[in-house]
Amino acid sequence: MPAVKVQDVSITYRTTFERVPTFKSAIVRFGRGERAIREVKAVQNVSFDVDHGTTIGIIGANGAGKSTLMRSIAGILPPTSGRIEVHGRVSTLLSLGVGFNAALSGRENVVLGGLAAGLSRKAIQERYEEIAEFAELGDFMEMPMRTYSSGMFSRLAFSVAVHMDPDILLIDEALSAGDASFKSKAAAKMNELVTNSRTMFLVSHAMSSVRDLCNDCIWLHKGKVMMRGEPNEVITAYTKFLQVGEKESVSLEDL
Ligand SMILES: Nc1ncnc2c1ncn2[C@@H]1O[C@H](COP(=O)(O)OP(=O)(O)OP(=O)(O)O)[C@@H](O)[C@H]1O
Repeated sequence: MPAVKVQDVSITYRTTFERVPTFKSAIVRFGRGERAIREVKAVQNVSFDVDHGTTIGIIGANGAGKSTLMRSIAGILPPTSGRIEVHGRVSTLLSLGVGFNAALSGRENVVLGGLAAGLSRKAIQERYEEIAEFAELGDFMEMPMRTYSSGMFSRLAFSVAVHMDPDILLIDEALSAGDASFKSKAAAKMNELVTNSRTMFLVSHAMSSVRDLCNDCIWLHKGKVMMRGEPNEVITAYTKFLQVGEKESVSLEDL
């Protein structure tokens, strides 16, 4: 049985907005229900299976639908059509600090995050020191998270996500968070998880991370799967498609 099975999934965002957002037109339109609707087909008829123990990179240009797909696999956003099966406990580190309450302290958020991930209070207490130590936030663990820098925020988010003992870990741009020393620590932790044959999804614009960590890769383009396969091959096709060319002096860190 695969860890994740995505079957013909489409996800459409519907956003309503005022076409002419002036005060007068808002008054004139009021009650007439004249609002414009914009539909974005973020993911279109996507199907794939991911086996347990796979580390799969999800790559693609801005707006390709990577985060949207991850949100659906995480169960945060239901697909508009199609079906997603997830076999195992999922832990997510999607965009920075999703699920954290900025008014609460780091410590309180760790406890809430753990409960939300389905851990018992006892299990959370046992893990707390490890999480706090990994994040290296010291006394800040007792401070409200709104006082954190974005790097501090993401260090705690990463630490919580990787210490929840997930079967399936979804990571969105985690490696770009935090400073250089935390980045290398995060990479080492991810290597450890890979070695322990956890299933991992890594959404990244850092091609070197995908090469180093992943043994499988999906390239999304405008909501569709362009290619699936061995990371080196998919990255080569993707970079070629972008007309960047790997030999040129463009950093592969920012595609
Ligand atoms: N909450 C939302 N409401 C409406 N449209 C959205 C929403 N979130 C994303 N979109 C649209 O869906 C499409 C896919 O966005 P998504 O964030 O999944 O792309 P991405 O591949 O993760 O991009 P990036 O590399 O920039 O993070 C984009 O066109 C975006 O404008």
